[in-house]
Amino acid sequence: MTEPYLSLPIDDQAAASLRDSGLRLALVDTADDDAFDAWLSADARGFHSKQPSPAALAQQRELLRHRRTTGVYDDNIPVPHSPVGTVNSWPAPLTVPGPGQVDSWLISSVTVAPTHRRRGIATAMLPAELRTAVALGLPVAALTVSESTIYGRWGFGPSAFSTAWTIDARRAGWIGPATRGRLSFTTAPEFIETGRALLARQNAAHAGEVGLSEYLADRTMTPLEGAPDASTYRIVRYDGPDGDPEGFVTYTITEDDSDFTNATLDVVALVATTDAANAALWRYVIEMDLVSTVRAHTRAVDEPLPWLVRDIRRAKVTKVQDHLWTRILDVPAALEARRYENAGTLVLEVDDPLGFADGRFRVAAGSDGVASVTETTDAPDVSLPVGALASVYLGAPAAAGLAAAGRIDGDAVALDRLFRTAVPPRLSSWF
Ligand SMILES: CC(=O)SCCNC(=O)CCNC(=O)[C@H](O)C(C)(C)COP(=O)(O)OP(=O)(O)OC[C@H]1O[C@@H](n2cnc3c(N)ncnc32)[C@H](O)[C@@H]1OP(=O)(O)O
Repeated sequence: MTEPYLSLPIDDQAAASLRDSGLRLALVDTADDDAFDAWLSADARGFHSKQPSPAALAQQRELLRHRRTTGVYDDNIPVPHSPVGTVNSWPAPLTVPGPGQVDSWLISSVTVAPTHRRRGIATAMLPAELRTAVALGLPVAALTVSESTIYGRWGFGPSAFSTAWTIDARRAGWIGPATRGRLSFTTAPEFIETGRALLARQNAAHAGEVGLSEYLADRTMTPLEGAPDASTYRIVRYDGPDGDPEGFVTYTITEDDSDFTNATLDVVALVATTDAANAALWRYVIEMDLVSTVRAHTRAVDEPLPWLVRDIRRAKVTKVQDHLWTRILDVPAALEARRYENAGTLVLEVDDPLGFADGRFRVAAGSDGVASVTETTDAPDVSLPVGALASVYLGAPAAAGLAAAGRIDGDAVALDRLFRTAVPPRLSSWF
């Protein structure tokens, strides 16, 4: 049976506005190899990636078939079957404070051909995706972004930040806990099911993480067809003292031809369902012989690594960056899905120029952390645009900064007290 999100008709409003510009919006039949290959090639071109090989296209057709795949076509160009705009999307659980989960609409592969940019194609596609999410009853949309300047205009706000690290492995010095479980090499074919289960368990426990499709999960263990470092992936699993799998690290090592002791280890993914696994896997990569530098990315902003090494300055954060962007479409459903660490009541006036989340809402959180969210005509305590609501939604400490920037009015301290969580949200993958 076809999933409703795959069979839902194309958005009329976007189709009409594109038609006025001589363009055609269409769902791609992912069972039609030629049409899907043309879309996948246009997507790669849009991100300046190399043209996928036939083997890479075959793999992507298989792995991305589950996504709703949309193209914008210019029937007046010499190669009209190659889309000039691409986007795909699919439903997935987003972990919210509690932890709980809210069904979300994940959006990816937003590209417009350089030949057709700045003519309003993205302006037609993005609101269409939001209306599709609403039609499916999904209260939140989410994406990870190439540029942070693009999505605010459609009501998205940065909701979780990530960090990148460079560690001077020789001088950092391990002072974290001793490893009590067992480390061992594995391979993607033998570990993939266990790895997927570990990712699902890890991601369900942390606000900001999303449920990963097999395509996204498997990339943490095995590179996609055509990736240059396909033969260099190593996977080490960590099993706790009782033998249960608790995490894994996938990494590559680049040698320095002039100095055997100066290799660089890049962490592809470090997945841990327990603090012990996180510590053991960090220790493993930091203490690797012949490696002088360890690099890792998309880690949490509260990554405990600095507390696990003797010389805190040898574990450097090289980047802190907005990572997960969310878009709230249904305020009561989104806000009731999460839990609150402090009881309290606030009336929020939400401004949404696109009209999805506009309104005034009373958020009343009890001492059990459960909130009821209802429309009200009472005077607001806080007035804010929908993108700012997204920035506090998952618990990030954003309220004071948004108030300082004049982007929220009213009692920002009360907003912070109600929405902020002790553990900040995080997202450890790209989608
Ligand atoms: C979730 C993801 O997939 S993230 C990936 C996003 N895609 C990329 O980075 C690939 C390269 N870039 C592109 O393909 C295109 O430039 C897109 C998709 C970002 C924009 O597509 P376009 O059709 O050119 O955008 P459109 O013409 O609708 O412009 C909409 C508005 O966004 C602005 N805008 C578009 N791109 C950018 C940008 N990169 N940075 C800042 N503003 C931008 C436009 O100026 C316009 O502003 P206005 O409404 O104030 O006039």
